Amino acid sequence: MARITLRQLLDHAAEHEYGLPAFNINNMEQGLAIMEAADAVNSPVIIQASRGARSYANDIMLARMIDALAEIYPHIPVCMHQDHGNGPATCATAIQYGFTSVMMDGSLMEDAKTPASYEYNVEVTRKVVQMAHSCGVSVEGELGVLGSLESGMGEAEDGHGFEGVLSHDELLTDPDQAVDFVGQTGVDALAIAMGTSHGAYKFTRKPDGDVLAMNVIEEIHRRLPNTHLVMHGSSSVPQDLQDIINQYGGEMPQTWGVPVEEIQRGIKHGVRKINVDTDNRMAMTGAIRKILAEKPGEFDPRAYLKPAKEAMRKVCQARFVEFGSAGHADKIKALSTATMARRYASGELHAKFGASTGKVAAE
Ligand SMILES: O=C(CO)COP(=O)(O)O
Ligand SMILES: O=C[C@H](O)COP(=O)(O)O
Ligand SMILES: [Zn+2]
Ligand SMILES: [Zn+2]
Repeated sequence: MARITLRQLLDHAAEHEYGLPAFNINNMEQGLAIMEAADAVNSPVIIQASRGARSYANDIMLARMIDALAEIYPHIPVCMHQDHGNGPATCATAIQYGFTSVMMDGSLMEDAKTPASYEYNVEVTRKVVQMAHSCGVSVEGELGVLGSLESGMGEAEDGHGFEGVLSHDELLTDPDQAVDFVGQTGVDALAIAMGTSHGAYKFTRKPDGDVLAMNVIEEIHRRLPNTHLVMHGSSSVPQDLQDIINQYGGEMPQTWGVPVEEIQRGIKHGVRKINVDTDNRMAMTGAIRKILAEKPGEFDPRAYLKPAKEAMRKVCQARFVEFGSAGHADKIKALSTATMARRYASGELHAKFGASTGKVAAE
C-alpha cells in the first residue's frame, strides 16, 4: 500500500528542494501513463481528480483505479488529491473514497465561478482543514483568482473560473494576506495567483514578468519560507504538441504556456506542487489525431489509445525530471493517514512562521 498524503510528499520535496508535478486523471490510460513515467524515473506521484473527472469516471471507478495503480506499482508513493474542491461536501466525499489530499478552492464561491470574499475563503478553508486533518488528510487552499494579467479576464475555459474582467488586485495574491491566510486556516499548501490560467490559451506571446508575475511567488516565499506553494495552470503548452494537433486536422490558434524554466525558478522559491493537465490532454489528442489521419481504416480503440498513453507518458516523464522529483520515490516511506492524524493532533505539523510574525496556526 503506497498511498501517501500530500503533506508528507511536499515536506520531502521541500527538504530536498524539488517540485512535484500533479497530473489530472479521468481514465485508465492516463493513470497508467503517469505510473509508467514515475516508474521509469523513480518519482513519487500526485494524481488529482477534478469534480468533472469524478462525475466522468464515477467515484467508485476512480477509487478502484487508484487502488489498482498502487498495487501494480507498490514501490511508488501515490498521493490522490481532489483538484479544485468547491465546498466541504466535495472534500468530505473525496476523503470517503480514499483521497489522501483535498483542495478547498475558496477563492471562488461554491458555484466555482463567483469570486469569493476573503472572509468566506478563510472560513470555508478552515472548516475543511479541521475536518481533513482529523482524518490525517492534507489540504491545499487557494488565495487569489486565476486569470490573465494580459486581458484581465478570469478563466472559464474549462467550465470553472470567473467569466469576466478582474482587477490586478484580484488576479495577484497579496503577500500580506497570504501570511494571514496560512495562519488562520492551517493549510498544508497554498495555491497562489500570479497570471496563470487553466487550459491552452494562457498567453498571446512568450510570457515575461508583466504577465507571469513570478516575483509574487518570490515575495510570498520570503514571508512564508515554510509554506509549500502551488502553481495552477502550469502547462507549458509545448510548440511541438500544438504543431502535431494542427498538422493532423486540428485548429488550435497559436498560444503560449508557462515556460518550464519559469517553473524551475518557482521551485527555487518554495513552489512544491505544479499542476499540469493541458499538456497531457494535448499529447493524447495529437497522438490520436495522427493515428486516425494516417490509418483511416483503423477502428480498434487500442490502436489509438496506446499511442495516446505513450505520448502522455513522455510528457509526465519529462516533467518528473525537469521539476526534480525523479530519483526520490524509493527514499520515501509512506506514513498512514492515521499516523498523519496523530501528527496533526500533536501540533507538530502546525505552520511555522518566520520569527518576525510570531503567529501560530489556528487549528
Ligand atoms: O491547474 C491545473 C489543474 O488544477 C491544470 O492547469 P493546466 O490547464 O495549465 O494544465
Ligand atoms: O482545472 C483543472 C484541470 O484542468 C481539470 O479540468 P476539468 O475540470 O475540465 O476536469
Ligand atoms: Zn480547470
Ligand atoms: Zn487548477
